[in-house]
Amino acid sequence: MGSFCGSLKCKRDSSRKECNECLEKGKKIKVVFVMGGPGSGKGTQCAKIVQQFGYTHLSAGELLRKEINSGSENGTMIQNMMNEGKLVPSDLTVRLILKAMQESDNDKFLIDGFPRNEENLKAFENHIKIEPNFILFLDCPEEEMTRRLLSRNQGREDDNIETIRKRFRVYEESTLPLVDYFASKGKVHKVDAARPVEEVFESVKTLFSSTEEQVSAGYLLKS
Ligand SMILES: Nc1ncnc2c1ncn2[C@@H]1O[C@H](COP(=O)(O)OP(=O)(O)O)[C@@H](O)[C@H]1O
Ligand SMILES: Nc1ccn([C@H]2C[C@H](O)[C@@H](COP(=O)(O)OP(=O)(O)O)O2)c(=O)n1
Ligand SMILES: [Mg+2]
Repeated sequence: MGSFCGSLKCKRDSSRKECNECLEKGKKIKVVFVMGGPGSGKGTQCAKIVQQFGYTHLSAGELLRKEINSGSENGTMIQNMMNEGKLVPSDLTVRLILKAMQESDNDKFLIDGFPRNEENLKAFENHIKIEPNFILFLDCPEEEMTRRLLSRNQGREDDNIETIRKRFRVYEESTLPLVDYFASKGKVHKVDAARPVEEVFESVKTLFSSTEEQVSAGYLLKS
């Protein structure tokens, strides 16, 4: 990845980490990470947050599926990893997230299904000069998530019981420790996601209404 001076719209290549001109003119970007197990309702709640609070929703999984469908040279590798319930290399995922941020005119983003492991977080920190301080964590028991995934009906090849079990293991081993790490820094806003959609959203709405202005903002550093 080449370097990039600072603001979303400036594509000027620069060896400097920051470009004063752009930092002055550039927009400050807000990022909220939306974490939770497969089937916890991340996509569903993000769609509602978009309507109510005007964020742009970027689902890491959706961006990867689009990459498969675009016929990219990485498509087969991504598809194989997803079908095994594995996480794809972080640089690739972060590159797709950055591109989507740069293509958007918005200045606030929900990043759904990311970070999922420490490598994801490190790659994000390397390429974006924003330290998210607001993590929405949708907490849901495995049994309920399994029921939802098996009836999701979106034609996803990874929504079969064998792959679901693998995705849960990755979630437990790699993602939950990251939630604990963010929690130790006081950044996690946990919501009981086992309730009906509207009830979950009531809690989410309360959280966003009271803390949205506290969501930290920063600049994209590189692309
Ligand atoms: N609170 C909820 N109660 C029941 N079903 C839900 C709830 N939230 C989402 N769903 C359904 O569960 C499935 C998974 O939700 P989704 O938003 O895709 O989760 P995720 O993005 O976390 O995998 C979808 O079919 C969705 O309609
Ligand atoms: N940060 C991410 C996010 C998703 N992926 C891959 C691996 C995941 O099992 C799939 C599907 O992710 P997605 O967020 O769409 O799945 P759920 O909505 O949680 O059911 O994509 C990844 O490798 N890295
Ligand atoms: Mg999803």
